[in-house]
Amino acid sequence: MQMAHTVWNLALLQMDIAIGEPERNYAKLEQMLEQAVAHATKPDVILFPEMWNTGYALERIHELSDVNGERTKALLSAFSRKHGVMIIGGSIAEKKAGGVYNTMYAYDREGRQIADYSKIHLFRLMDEEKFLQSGDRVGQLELDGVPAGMMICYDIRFPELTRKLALGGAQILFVPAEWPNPRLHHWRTLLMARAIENQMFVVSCNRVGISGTTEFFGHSMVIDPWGEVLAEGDGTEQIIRAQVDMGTVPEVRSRIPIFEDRRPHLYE
Ligand SMILES: O=C(O)CCC(=O)C(=O)O
Repeated sequence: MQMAHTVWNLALLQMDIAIGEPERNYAKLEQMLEQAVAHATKPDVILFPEMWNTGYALERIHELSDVNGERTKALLSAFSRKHGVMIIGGSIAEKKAGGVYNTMYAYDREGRQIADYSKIHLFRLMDEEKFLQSGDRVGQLELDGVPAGMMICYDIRFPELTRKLALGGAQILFVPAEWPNPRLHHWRTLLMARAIENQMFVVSCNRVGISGTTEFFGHSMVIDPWGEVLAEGDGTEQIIRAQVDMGTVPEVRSRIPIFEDRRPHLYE
């Protein structure tokens, strides 16, 4: 007998972000969320980009960030409950007692927060480590009972992190980002490698637009466990949609059984 697989429709909100202007960014996000659920194919999971509330306004990040994520959490909880949709809420600048973190939250269809994750690898090229605190645990979660993982932007350069999530059972990885020019080749190659080597779906949402001299190219991607690109954005503000059939994961993993063939005692 054929087993029923979980099939999800995804919507990636590839938005422009106004640096240092949370009000504009919350308004933009709410408008794109409404647009995402108004479509004929209602999404099951919605993903946003990295640091969408403030952008990289690092010099003013203490004053601009969301205190304990309260404003963001209230918005995401109410929206996910109202529309019965799961949300992987990109990431925001979140102010806590220990400082400001680059944090993402996940919500189930009932509006419950089911996970959070703070970026663990801070990106020196953008001075993140001078202004932000790093998280101290990996981003594991379950969506509709399916094990999943989440990480943020620069984190994808650390294959050990994705492998840890995959060994923990993750079948799909969510990656919000603010990944700029001129490293489109790195972005696409690393995302595809993480999908192929871990035989999992990789779903990424990058921002578009220009902040100062930095240009963000979009190209949000949905990649299947065989490395096929199911959807990819261009450089404009848009919602990217794709359908994923989670049955592909066990199919690919049994075809080339890398998890059975590992010899960790030789390289761990
Ligand atoms: O690793 C890169 O090239 C980009 C990373 C980045 O922009 C970030 O983590 O914010």
